[in-house]
Amino acid sequence: MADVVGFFKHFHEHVNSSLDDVTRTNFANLETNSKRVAYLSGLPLIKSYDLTPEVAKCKSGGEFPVNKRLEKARLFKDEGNREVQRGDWAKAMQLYSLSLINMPKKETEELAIVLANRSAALNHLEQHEECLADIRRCLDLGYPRHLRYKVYERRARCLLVLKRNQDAVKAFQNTISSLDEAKNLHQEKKQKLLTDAKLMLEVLNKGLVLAGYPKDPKPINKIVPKPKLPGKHNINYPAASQAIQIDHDETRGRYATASRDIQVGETLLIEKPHSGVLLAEYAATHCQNCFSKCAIALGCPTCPNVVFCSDHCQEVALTSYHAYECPILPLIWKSGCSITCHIALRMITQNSKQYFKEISKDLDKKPTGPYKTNDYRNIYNLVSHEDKRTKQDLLHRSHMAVFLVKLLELSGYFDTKPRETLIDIDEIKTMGVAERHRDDVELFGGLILKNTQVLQFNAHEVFELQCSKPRQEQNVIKHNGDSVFVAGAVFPTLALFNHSCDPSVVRYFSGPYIIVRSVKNIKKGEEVAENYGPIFTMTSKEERQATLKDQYWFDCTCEPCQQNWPRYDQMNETYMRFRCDSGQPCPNVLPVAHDCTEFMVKCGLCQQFTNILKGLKALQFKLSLIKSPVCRFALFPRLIQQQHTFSSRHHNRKSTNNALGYSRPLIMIAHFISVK
Ligand SMILES: C[S@@+](CC[C@H](N)C(=O)[O-])C[C@H]1O[C@@H](n2cnc3c(N)ncnc32)[C@H](O)[C@@H]1O
Repeated sequence: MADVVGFFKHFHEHVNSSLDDVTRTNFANLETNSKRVAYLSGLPLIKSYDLTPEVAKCKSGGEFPVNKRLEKARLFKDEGNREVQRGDWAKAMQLYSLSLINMPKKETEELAIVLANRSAALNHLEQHEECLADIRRCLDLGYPRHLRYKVYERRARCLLVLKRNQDAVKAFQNTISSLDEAKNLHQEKKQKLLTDAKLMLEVLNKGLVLAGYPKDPKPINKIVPKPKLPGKHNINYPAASQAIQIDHDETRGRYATASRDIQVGETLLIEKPHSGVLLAEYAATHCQNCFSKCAIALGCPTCPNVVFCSDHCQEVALTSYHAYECPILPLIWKSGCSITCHIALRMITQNSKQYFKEISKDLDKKPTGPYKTNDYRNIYNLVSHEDKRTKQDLLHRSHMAVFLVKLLELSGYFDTKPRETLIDIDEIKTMGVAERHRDDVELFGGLILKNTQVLQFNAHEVFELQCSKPRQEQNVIKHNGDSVFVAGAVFPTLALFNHSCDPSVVRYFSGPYIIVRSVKNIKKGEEVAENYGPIFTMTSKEERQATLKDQYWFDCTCEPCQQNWPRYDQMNETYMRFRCDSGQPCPNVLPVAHDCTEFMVKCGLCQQFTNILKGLKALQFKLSLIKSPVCRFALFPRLIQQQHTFSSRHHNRKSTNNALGYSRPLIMIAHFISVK
């Protein structure tokens, strides 16, 4: 969705320029998020704002409405068939997937035929489990009886490859019985298939008798397993290791510390997002639910806008957020709203209206018991700095909340009944919400407004490492990777970690899971800090402080900021640096040439002498750790420099910074780490 402006901007500017002073003052005097959105949503100015023509004339963000189209689906199917003739099974498989995604759900027979075609492509590509899955799907959809012998025979062959001989026997039996219904099949061909199947049955049955009917191996589960935290969990924060505890103080709020000595390379946290949203530009290639690239895409039965990587992801989405977002997704994309605003909405659509009604009375109380990732109350209680916000900021966010509430109404969420059809452009009408939904506007408008504030400080970017084929050069295999921002998400436990310009952890992703590991040895009681973007090796103290103040609203007092550590490009390999350790409180750093023979060095600032032997010993110890690649990573700033390159590359992306985009410019670096 890069460079999308969208129709929301126009709405926002229109409201901003039309509000009179009295209305602004009234708004400024409102004390809760619910009242802010309800007040704004009830203004005649909003109620009469006609969205339909705005959507109709908006050129950016793709089409609206976007329906499945039979002609398009047939074109893809025919192209797929042509690729089969050419023997390009991979291309055929992709084209059949596109056909399935675009095929209206009422065309069950044609859907079943394309699934059967795709199963043939998958069989040729030796994707046997996937081939079996498509065969199951096509039979469930009522694949024509006179053609069933084909898919039963294919199923039998796949099962043979997978050594599931008992299942293969059943499939060959089905092949034989379905040949009776193969009315259009040439008699000669029918006879051959029958003879082959009977022969296979005989061989298989003999083999099974001889082997004493061994159990078939279980189907191969290709779903990437959930990464596991080694060792014990923290009982109060189950996503974190027992090595982490969460402390609190007045100025810094909550922050993570080490409850024991932590070694470099330890896994400290594994967490699934509470909510996450894939960027629009990856909607056709990446799973809407887990963000991984879809090799064999499954679609949504109703819309052609999203894909899923597995039955599991499809089911999760269709039975929760996508049930409501399905008709409004193209509107979200066309509006130009940021990924953060979409997450603010997803935080609602992924749970039922009933759930929010039940928890709404206790939202301001911190929940007792373990801090759970899926508990909305934990998200609600993350830092939002509401008390420090300007009225203009709240007003701007409320405009967005008014729009998102309107989308919720259109989606059927307020009536707890997902729509069965997509939205027609004339149905959108004005930004006003029906009077009977007044309470819903108050509750959900308030929550969405809160969500956008929370996400400003607590959302992370999700990255995918894209690697080109490794190149081999003079006995060395070179791996090139590029870290690409694909989704935004909020990880409630990780959101409790504060920032340092010299972080003690890095993070990377496995599917939707974020994995956090230490990049230095951390002593018991020391803070375990992550990095919000600016890192001392690359960015000057002034710039770091300004960025953190501007985006996260705090003054950084980490060691590199307090001691003004040099940037990487300011470091010189011909001399070392030692802190002035003259016994006086002196902030100076002493440059010492690497061939210096003295060990008492005079400080240019306090004029006292420092014994550098202690520092040299510490350096020697650190160098001895270099055996481990993780330690190398931690010690050599050039690697950390790469970390910053990723961070800054994505930092100013339009898609996160357009309407209300305050996503956290975070990084994904630890792909470089390989711990033996
Ligand atoms: C993602 S939250 C971190 C957890 C937060 N401290 C809490 O209590 O939930 C980000 C916010 O924490 C605070 N913060 C983060 N790092 C900080 C630091 N190094 N010094 C002071 N405050 C910090 C700022 O208020 C910032 O907006």
